[in-house]
Amino acid sequence: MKFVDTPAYRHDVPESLGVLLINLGTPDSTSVPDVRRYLAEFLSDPRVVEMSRALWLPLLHGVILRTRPARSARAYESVWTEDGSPLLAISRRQRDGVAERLSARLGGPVKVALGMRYGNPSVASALAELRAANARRILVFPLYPQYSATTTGSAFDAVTAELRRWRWLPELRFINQYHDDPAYIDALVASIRAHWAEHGEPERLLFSFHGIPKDYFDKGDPYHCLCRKTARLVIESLGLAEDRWGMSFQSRLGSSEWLQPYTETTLKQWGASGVKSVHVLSPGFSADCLETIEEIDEENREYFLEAGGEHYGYIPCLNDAPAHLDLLTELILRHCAGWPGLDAPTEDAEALAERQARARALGAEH
Ligand SMILES: C=CC1=C(C)c2cc3[nH]c(cc4nc(cc5[nH]c(cc1n2)c(C)c5CCC(=O)O)C(CCC(=O)O)=C4C)c(C)c3C=C
Ligand SMILES: [Fe+2]
Ligand SMILES: [Fe+2]
Repeated sequence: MKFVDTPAYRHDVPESLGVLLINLGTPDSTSVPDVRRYLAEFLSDPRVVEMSRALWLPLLHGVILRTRPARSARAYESVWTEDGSPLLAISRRQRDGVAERLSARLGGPVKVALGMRYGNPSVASALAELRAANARRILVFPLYPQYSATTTGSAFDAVTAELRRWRWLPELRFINQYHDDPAYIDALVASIRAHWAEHGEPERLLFSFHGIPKDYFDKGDPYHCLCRKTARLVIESLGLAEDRWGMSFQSRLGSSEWLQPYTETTLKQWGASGVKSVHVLSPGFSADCLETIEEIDEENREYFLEAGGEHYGYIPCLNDAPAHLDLLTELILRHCAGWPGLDAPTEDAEALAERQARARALGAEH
């Protein structure tokens, strides 16, 4: 094992609090080789594709990486912006907004770094930034509200894989999920209400979450239940009747069964059965990306309209909206509570009581 030893933590400069924001990642550009490199890293992750390596790797390198990159590259081209990948551009703004808020709230120095699970900036490079800032306590925050082994679990793997190379480890905390946090639910409800204020209330509201293979759920991945709870809490808070909403899963890959119902099927059925207006949101994504812009805002819009629907609205992710940055900052402060050496960034008793009362009111405490 080759250890990363220098520069090690220093005693002669103040220690800072390190926050590592992790999201999924995106290709460096829309070129086919860059997309292939990204997909190769993504699809080689045993948390993402659990199939035996002996079966999967020949299929991946022999078939999938010869065909899919060109198709994905075309899709990425359709969403690419002046600032590059939407996911990366938004994530950078989230990092900067959270850093600004934390600096204002904390007494001591704080460093917020962004690491992508696949592609760049890597988790290893983000950890190196934190180490250079003398962050001896690090809070790892995967920006996935609903835990899944395929995303949150894999982000954990990326952190621990890099830390295996460090001699002097930081003190670590890890945010596991925030699918039922009152601040998250309230932010989603506010974003829906804001959309309705501008575009009117649709007949139906659809929550579209990224899917996972059904098999992973059967083996114990809690993701499906956490998605349901998010949707239920938002609906209860909106006071929407049962026949006015649905929940579905998008982005299926391959031929095996994934979590159902599929977003595509649901929207086609709704359109065909006479539902005229729909709003769709993807609350499992903390930032808009290929899967929301191209798949939900474009592809699925077509499906619904072609099936007979008349009005289709996409409610954007929380992205870098101030309410979202406030919520991420609150979650970070709460998870750092009690860390010595910092001006304790904990909630006061009043804020804690208020949050617990809100959680009870939402029915989110179990
Ligand atoms: C093959 C299995 C996949 C699983 C399981 C999976 C789970 C999963 N993914 C996200 C979030 C995102 N996925 C994104 C893109 C994307 N996802 C897969 C495959 C699986 N995802 C692929 C191959 C791709 C690449 C694009 C493509 O070729 O279709 C993205 C967007 C990245 C971007 O650059 O914009 C996100 C975000 C979640 C939340 C999740 C399980 C809960
Ligand atoms: Fe995905
Ligand atoms: Fe997709």
